Amino acid sequence: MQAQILPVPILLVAGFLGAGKTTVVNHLLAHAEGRRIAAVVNDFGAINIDAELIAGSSDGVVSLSNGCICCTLEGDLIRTLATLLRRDPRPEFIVIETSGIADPSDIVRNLMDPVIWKEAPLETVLCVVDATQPPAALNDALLRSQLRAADVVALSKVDLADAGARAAMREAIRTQRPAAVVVDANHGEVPAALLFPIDPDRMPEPRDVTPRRPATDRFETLSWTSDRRIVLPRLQQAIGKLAPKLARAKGLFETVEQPGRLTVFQLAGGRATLAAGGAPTPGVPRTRIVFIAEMGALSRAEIDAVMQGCVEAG
Ligand SMILES: Nc1nc2c(ncn2[C@@H]2O[C@H](COP(=O)(O)OP(=O)(O)OP(=O)(O)O)[C@@H](O)[C@H]2O)c(=O)[nH]1
Repeated sequence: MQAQILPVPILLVAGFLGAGKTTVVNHLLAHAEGRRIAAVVNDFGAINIDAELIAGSSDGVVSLSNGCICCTLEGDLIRTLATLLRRDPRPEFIVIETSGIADPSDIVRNLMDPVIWKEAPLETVLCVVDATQPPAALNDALLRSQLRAADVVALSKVDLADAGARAAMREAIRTQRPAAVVVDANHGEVPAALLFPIDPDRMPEPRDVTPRRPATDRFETLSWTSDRRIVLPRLQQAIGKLAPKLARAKGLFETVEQPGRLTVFQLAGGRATLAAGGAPTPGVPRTRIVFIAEMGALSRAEIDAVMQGCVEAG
C-alpha cells in the first residue's frame, strides 16, 4: 500500500519594502519546533542578500540544522515549488517571502495552478506592516493590494512605536481589511497557530483573485559592489544624503574600522541600522549594497559617485 502524501500548506508573507518580512521568516525558521519548513525568499537585486541574512551562507539551497531549508526564488515560482516538493524528506510547510514591491494577488493567482494547489495549497497570506509608519501610509496602492490579500496582519517594530501609534495603525488596518486577524510581531514573532493549519487533512478553500491589472514599474533596484572596504563615517554621511530618495537599502560589507568581519546595513522606513555580520567569503566583493528607489528618483551615476567616495583609497 502506498503511503498517503499529505498536501504541503503554503504561507505567503507579503508586506512593503523593509516592513519586516525576512525577520518573520527568520523567526519561523529559528522556532520551527520540529516542523520541516522550506522557505523561499525573494531576492530583489542582483545580490543575494536575503539568503545570507537568513543562514549566513550563500548560493541556492541552505539546509539548517533543524531540518528546515531555505532557497532563493530564481525565475519561476512553480518550478521552484516543484523542486522543493520533490525533496527527500519532503518539507511539511512552505513559506514564500514575496518581494516588498510585489502585489501578492499575482502570486496567489500563480499558486492556484491546479497541480500545485493539489500538492501545496495556499493556506495563509500574512501581511507584515511597519507599526512605526503613519497610518496614512496604508493608502499607498501597493500596500492596499498587500493588505487586501491578507488573512493575518502582523504589526512589526512594535517595540519602536508607542501605544497610541500602534492603536491608530490597528484601526487603519481594520478599516481596510476587517476580515484579517491583526497581531503584534515583536522581532518577527507571529504565533505559528495563526499561520499553519491544525488539521493537516483539511484543504484550504481556493481564493478569489481580482482581475490582473497592468503591472507598473514603480521601483527600480540598483546594486553597487566594490572590492574595497567601506569607511564608516563616510558611508553614514552618504546614506544621510541618499536616504530621502530611497525606499529601501540593505547591504553587507567589510569596513576599514573593523576589518575581517562583515557589517550588515539596513535602511527601512527611513531608519538606518548597522549590525555585526559573519566572516567575509573569499572571492565575493567586500562591499555589496542594494538600493531601491522610486523610478527616476536616483540614477546609477549618482549612486556610483556617492559610493565611490565611501570606500578606502585603492
Ligand atoms: N526594532 C525592530 N526592528 C525590526 C523588527 N522587525 C524588523 N526589524 C528591522 O527592520 C529592518 C527590515 O527588516 P526585514 O525583515 O529585512 O524587512 P523585509 O520586509 O524583509 O525587507 P525587504 O525584503 O527588503 O522588503 C531590519 O533592520 C530589521 O532588523 C522589530 O520587530 N523591531
